[in-house]
Amino acid sequence: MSGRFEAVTTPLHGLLVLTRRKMADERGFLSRLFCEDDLAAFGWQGRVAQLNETGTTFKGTVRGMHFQCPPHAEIKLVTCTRGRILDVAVDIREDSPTFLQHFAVELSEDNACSLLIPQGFAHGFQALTDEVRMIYAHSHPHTAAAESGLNPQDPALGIDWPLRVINLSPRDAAHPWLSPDYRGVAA
Ligand SMILES: Cc1cn([C@H]2C[C@H](O)[C@@H](COP(=O)(O)OP(=O)(O)O[C@H]3O[C@H](C)C(=O)[C@H](O)[C@H]3O)O2)c(=O)[nH]c1=O
Repeated sequence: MSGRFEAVTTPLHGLLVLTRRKMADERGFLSRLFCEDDLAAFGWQGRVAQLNETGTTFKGTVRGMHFQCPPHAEIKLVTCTRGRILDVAVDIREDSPTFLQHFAVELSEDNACSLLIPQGFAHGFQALTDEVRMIYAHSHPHTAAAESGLNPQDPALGIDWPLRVINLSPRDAAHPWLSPDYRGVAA
């Protein structure tokens, strides 16, 4: 272990908040956004299939709650490199003792934190500032046919978004609220 990441557990098994250590000098700093050896110790398995960037223009915008269905389920490492967000992961692992519970954490360009999200979670966030930038490492490639999601405003999830929710994509807004017999995904 390089000691470049500090992991803090959450109430949802396997979901971790990672803090990146900044190697500072008189020029500024360097920190690792991803390191295969380090993250393997925190549960990352296999390669980085994709590294994505998103930009979100206006605060209040919510993207989510996204996941890919098995066998295309993915581990995600989510990082905010500009602005501030509230990042949220929902446990949708069938038979999980914390099924449908969620964990929220503020990620920002300043706090050097990332959320390491195992397979079996739906992920979303709300921009708390304008002009947010995010970096996503995905363990599996984007597979449109395997994409699914939960409605971020579904009362069954009980997510208390700090700002009025705006700019949901048509797809995200169209996710139906969960039926009482929703069982989640095989983890
Ligand atoms: C993920 C992905 C998407 N796309 C295409 C599909 C759509 O035409 C367009 C936007 O996709 P989407 O609306 O799913 O993007 P976001 O809502 O920003 O999703 C992102 O934010 C939420 C919170 C997440 O958790 C997702 O993992 C992350 O991708 O990009 C691609 O071409 N490649 C990709 O890897």
